[in-house]
Amino acid sequence: MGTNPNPKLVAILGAGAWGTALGNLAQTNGHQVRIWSRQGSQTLASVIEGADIILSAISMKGVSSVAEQVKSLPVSPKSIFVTATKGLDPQTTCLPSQVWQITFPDSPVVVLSGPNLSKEIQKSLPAATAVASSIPSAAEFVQVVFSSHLFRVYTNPDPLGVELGGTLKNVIAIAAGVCDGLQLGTNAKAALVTRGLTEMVRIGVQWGAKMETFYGLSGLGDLLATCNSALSRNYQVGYQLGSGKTLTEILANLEGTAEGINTTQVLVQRAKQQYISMPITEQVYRVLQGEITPEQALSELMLRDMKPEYH
Ligand SMILES: NC(=O)c1ccc[n+]([C@@H]2O[C@H](COP(=O)([O-])OP(=O)(O)OC[C@H]3O[C@@H](n4cnc5c(N)ncnc54)[C@H](O)[C@@H]3O)[C@@H](O)[C@H]2O)c1
Ligand SMILES: O=P(O)(O)OC[C@H](O)CO
Repeated sequence: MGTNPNPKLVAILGAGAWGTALGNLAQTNGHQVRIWSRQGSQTLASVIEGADIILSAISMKGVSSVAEQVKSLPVSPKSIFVTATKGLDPQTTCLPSQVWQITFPDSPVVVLSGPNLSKEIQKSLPAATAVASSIPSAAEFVQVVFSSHLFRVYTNPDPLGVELGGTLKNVIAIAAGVCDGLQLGTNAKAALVTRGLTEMVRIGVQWGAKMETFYGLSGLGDLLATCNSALSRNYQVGYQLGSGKTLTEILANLEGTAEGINTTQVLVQRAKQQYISMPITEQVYRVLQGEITPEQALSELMLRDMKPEYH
């Protein structure tokens, strides 16, 4: 642990790949880090007691129940909640930060999201991320705690856009994996990711996010990382689908969480309800459901009605 004249107490919820990496970043900066996981020996109460930051890196499926557990415990009035989960709640379509904010209406909630493949960060490779909150001083606090010469943290004034960027890109990362699994080449991948970004912007802006946020670290940045790296679990899922495996076979051997599978399902419903065209997302959904093959999805996308690029 480095020497820090102003050490903070950071409680990390979730001892998976991302929670562990974030804990290491804070600890390297000389902060006191306590990590809770449902399998661990430390109680949730003892981990969050007196924490300056309570950071959740729980998979989406566990966020609501963990937030409820935290609510039943004494939480320091100074605690800032940080969410690093990239997903959508299947029941409510809420984003993780909304789950935390609804559960703790009087506490600051900060979103942390960016092109952050945890295995690279664990190897001490350089990376950057964005932190965003409706309370700017809370985002600045988190920026200071996690920033280092290896981890550059930017503040951003659009928490909704930052969170949606990291969440929506998982669907496109699956599509990019399919594209590579089918060996469709670089032109096809570039077209897919660019049109995928258009879909993210389309639904994201309708959701209330700012368009420019999707061209920042948590949107375009995370697309570039996950659509081009075999370290991304979402990409891995797509790649194996494109190589002919079934989703059941893939999930039996997948290490960690691929949030894009659930996100695709929630997104397709929302897009339908709001009359938003999301052709790539829809084809990813149908492939994940086993309704069509990746080859059929490709042909559906290529044979859509002709249209102008910007519409
Ligand atoms: N790994 C990365 O590179 C990375 C980077 C940025 C963001 N994320 C996001 O962070 C989140 C976690 O990813 P990860 O890679 O650490 O996943 P992981 O599968 O390695 O870990 C998930 C953690 O959530 C916990 N969890 C799951 N369900 C739970 C429940 N019902 N109750 C309590 N705990 C529960 C697990 O025990 C585990 O500690 C995901 O939303 C992911 O999209 C991951
Ligand atoms: O492994 P993935 O696909 O969940 O991606 C991890 C992070 O979201 C990368 O920023």
